[in-house]
Amino acid sequence: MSSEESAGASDGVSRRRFFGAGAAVSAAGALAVGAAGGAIAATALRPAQDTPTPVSELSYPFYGDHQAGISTPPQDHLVFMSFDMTSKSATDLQLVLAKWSAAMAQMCAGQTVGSAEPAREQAVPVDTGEAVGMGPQGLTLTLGFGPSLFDERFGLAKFKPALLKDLPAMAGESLQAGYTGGDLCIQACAYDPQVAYHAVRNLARMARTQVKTRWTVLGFGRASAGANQSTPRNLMGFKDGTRNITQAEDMDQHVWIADSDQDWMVGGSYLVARKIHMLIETWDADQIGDQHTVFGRSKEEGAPLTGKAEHDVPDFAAKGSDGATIIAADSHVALAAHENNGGVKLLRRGYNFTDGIDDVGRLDAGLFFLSFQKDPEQFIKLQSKLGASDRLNEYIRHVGSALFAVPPGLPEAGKYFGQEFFG
Ligand SMILES: C=CC1=C(C)c2cc3[nH]c(cc4nc(cc5[nH]c(cc1n2)c(C)c5CCC(=O)O)C(CCC(=O)O)=C4C)c(C)c3C=C
Ligand SMILES: [Fe+2]
Repeated sequence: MSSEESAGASDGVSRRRFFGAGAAVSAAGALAVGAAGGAIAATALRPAQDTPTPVSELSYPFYGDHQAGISTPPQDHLVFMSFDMTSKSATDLQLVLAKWSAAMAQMCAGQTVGSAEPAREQAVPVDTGEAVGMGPQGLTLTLGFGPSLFDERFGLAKFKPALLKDLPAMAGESLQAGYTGGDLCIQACAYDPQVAYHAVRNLARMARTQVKTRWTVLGFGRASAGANQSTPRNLMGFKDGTRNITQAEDMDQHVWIADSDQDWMVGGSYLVARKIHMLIETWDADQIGDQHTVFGRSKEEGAPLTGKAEHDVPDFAAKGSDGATIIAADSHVALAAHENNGGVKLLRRGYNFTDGIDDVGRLDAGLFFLSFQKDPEQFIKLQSKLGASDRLNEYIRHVGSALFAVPPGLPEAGKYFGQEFFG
């Protein structure tokens, strides 16, 4: 999909067609509007319809300039899985990537990967079957390569992009090895959690003699907004994603790689994954005034403290009668805003997560922060500042971390991710 198409949710023609077709813009319809807007964008010039497409029937093209699941509107559910190769054979890696590429295309089109019910009674089903009849559900599958994939095992060192290296240690981290790193990753997003889970499960299953799961996160309630989507809330109750990247120009400037020491990365991006645990009980006991100060925004409306409405532009210089800036300099948004970081932006595409309760009965939940950027330094610059002095740090701990090189989209059926590595 080209940048122009991916940003097409803001394309006047597509939107006029959609809204002109009588879509109900109601609270219940908001999901369908956001989702269908994205799907229209994804398929560029779908004919006008009398009724909105049900989310179960939405599908995003798998083949295109960029992988889907980056600039496409965030769906409601996520299954993220990081994998390690257990085989040290380059041929096995090639086989995994070829099999995955074909299967990813099939599942994103709402198809099974082989038969779920073979005719022969003695045959074992190829597809596990739990997504049969559910439709594509807007499934996107996005593949990434971790820095470790380019170590000595597969002879791929010469294909390693210079920017693909483990993120440096940063303040405020309590990283656990069990949520960190990986040779490969799959980000599966869909409007139905079972469809996303089915996809990752079947990819893992078909490569079970070559790869093993390293860690996984199940995400719900997207915590970021794409073009034409209402802003969702994170588990701290604040709108998250208000000032996210949505426009094609921003994607080109901040997300898509145009130049790289590795030709195979052109059209791709870098994915940062951070599992961020929230100290929810502590946050829930905090006064609303302090919660506002922590983020620099109001809770219900999500407006900057210098404005009234969610999308008012924050004024980081405005001062109150006490002479202090109204948005505290160490608030989350003041530290992260592009105005205060030399213009640096990144595309946030995170999800809320919960792992139940911890070993002392506290809620084990937080934000699975996912960001796409053309250079990992964009994330490092922001997180170094946030980790050092963000007021939010009292209530969060970064427990997992990984960086992946996300190759561009595949041009057509028959091609596979990483094909360039195998000459
Ligand atoms: C390094 C990048 C970032 C991390 C890590 C991060 C964690 C994190 N954020 C929230 C909640 C909110 N973040 C908001 C804005 C915001 N956050 C980042 C970056 C990181 N956040 C940026 C670049 C921005 C935009 C700043 C701006 O331009 O104003 C907001 C406000 C609403 C919004 O614009 O999205 C909230 C709320 C949590 C809870 C969290 C870790 C758990
Ligand atoms: Fe943030």
